[in-house]
Formats: sequence, structure tokens, C-alpha cells
Amino acid sequence: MIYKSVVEFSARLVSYRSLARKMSSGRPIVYITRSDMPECGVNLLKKECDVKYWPKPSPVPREEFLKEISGAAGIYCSLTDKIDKDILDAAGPSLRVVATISVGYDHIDVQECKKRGIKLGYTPDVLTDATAELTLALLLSTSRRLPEAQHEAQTGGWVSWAPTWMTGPGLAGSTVGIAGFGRIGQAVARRVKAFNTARILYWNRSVRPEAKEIGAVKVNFDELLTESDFVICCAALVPETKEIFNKSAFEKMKKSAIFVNTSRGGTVDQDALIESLKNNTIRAAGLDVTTPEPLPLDSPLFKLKNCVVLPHIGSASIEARDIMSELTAKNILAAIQGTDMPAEIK
Ligand SMILES: O=C(O)C(=O)CO
Repeated sequence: MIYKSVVEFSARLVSYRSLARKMSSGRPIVYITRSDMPECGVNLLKKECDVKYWPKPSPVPREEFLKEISGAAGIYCSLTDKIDKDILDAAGPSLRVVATISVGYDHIDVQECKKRGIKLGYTPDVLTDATAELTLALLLSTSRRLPEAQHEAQTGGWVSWAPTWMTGPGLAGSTVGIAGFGRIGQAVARRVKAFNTARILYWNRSVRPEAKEIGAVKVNFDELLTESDFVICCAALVPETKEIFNKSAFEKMKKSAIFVNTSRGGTVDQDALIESLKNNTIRAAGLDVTTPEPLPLDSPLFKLKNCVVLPHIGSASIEARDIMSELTAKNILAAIQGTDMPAEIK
């Protein structure tokens, strides 16, 4: 580049210097794994940190993530980002915190982070209502066949009101079984109770004291399967819950049972579920989570009338997503500043 004058050259030099100063501002670097994380959290981070991010509204490709993460003090990620040894190695010793905008953290190698003294943040509580609401929406959509009914209405199947057409089981008087009775399981139980259900059963590793006030009864897994008209999975994905809903579990359920999953696809043996739906071993299923995600368009699940599939939108209320983003940012800032994180995975 040829500069016309000494003045222009010096002006350029000043601007390069200030750019270089900004780039090595001494502020901690936080890497965000996609460009469309809710702004409120991102703006909080920008006040204190240099924020770098994958510039697209889609998950950062693995290669890019490994390349870009070097030198970061914090990672703001989501459940689509696998945080494992390779990512931690690529980040290097500067990394102090990984915070995920989710309550589930099965995508993070927790042990490896702990071994390296890297703090972990997540977003419990703030998405409980949103996820419970969506669970109820899915439960009703599946039992009362809403997508199928809308399709009929739109495509000429609605010939007249008909007494036995588009019928499905009601919640009133039914037995609802909830697998996993943490925050979300309990919030679902409180909501289904309002539908005048006869019994609420739950399966959980430990007794939950909150169950008494809700009126839910602890049972073993087999009882949950055999007794329930609706079986709802709210259990976190851990080694003990991996594919607990398998062929044998579906065979134990009532033929009229409806299965709903809003936790993780990994709790279900999906091939066994497909067979059970095809053979009417159970009546229907409503899934907000699948394996893999996104579910390929040629998946048999999309072809089954007795299956409703949603694209993992459990926590997708506007309010929940904003507060999740804020909490993720606050977790990162607290860890970097050495103060107590508002929601740390211990
Ligand atoms: O938070 C989670 O774990 C979800 O699945 C999506 O909000």
C-alpha cells in the first residue's frame, strides 16, 4: 500500500495500533458457539469480555470450533456442542468455564472438566415451566390427535361431524406415570393433576418429598409401565437411563398407552419404539426429542400417524430462552471473576 503523505501514514498507524490494542485488550475471551444466542446474555458478556463467535445461526462445525477456541477463558455453548477432551485441549490452559444454555448436560464431559478445574454452568429452574407446558401440549396433541385432525380438516377428510372419528383417550380419570421426578417431572405432575387424573405415579432413584403434596406415588419402573395410561419421560440422560424405554418396556405398557418424551432421545431405543408403534404394541407416542437430532426426513417416525414429532422445542418460550441466556452469561462472568456461579454443575 502506498501512502500519499506522512500524515495519512501516521493516521493509519494509529488506527492499526488501536485495533491491535483492542484485540489484545487483556479482557477475557468468551467463545459463543452460534450467532443467534438470545441477545440479553450476549450483551452482558460484551460489557466485561471480548466475545468471539461462530458467525452463523447454526451450530459451529467441529473443525471450526477446534480452530477458534484457542485462548478462550469461557465457552458459551448449547446442547448441540459436544464438549470433550479435544475441545478442552484445543482451548488450552486459559479455559476457566464452560456454560451451557440448557438444563441437560449430557453433551459435556463433566469428569474431564472437573479434572482440569474448569467450572461448569447450566440453566436449571428457569426453563421448568416452559418445558412442562410443552410436555402437556405434546401429551394432548398426541392423545387427541391434533396434527392428524388438522391434516384431515385441511385435506377434505372433514366430511361431517362424526361420533367415533378422531377420538382419543382423555386425561380425566386416567393414570399418568412420570419417569424422572425432578423439577420438570414435578411441574408436569402439577399440571396433569388439573386435568382430574385418577392417579399420578412416578419413578425416580430417590423418594421426592414434594410428591406428597402433589399426590404422586412412587413405584418401581415395571409398575410405572404396566399401570399407566400415559407414560411421560422427564428423566435426565445418564448411563442408568440410557434406552430404558426399550422393546421390553414397550411390551410391558398397556396396548392403549401413550408415551411422551421431552427429556433426551437417548432414553429410548428408537427402533424398538418404531416397531411398537407400527405393531400397535402401544397406541401412540409424542416426542420432542429423538436420536439423532435433527431427525432425518426419511425416519419412519415421520410416516406414522400415531406419532407426533417436535423439533426439540421444550424450553422454547420467549421468556425462558431470554432468561436462559442471561443465566449462561452470569455463570460465565461469575466463574471468570472467581465469585459464586448462580447455577454451577457441582
Ligand atoms: O435445556 C435442555 O436441556 C433442553 O433440552 C433444551 O432446553
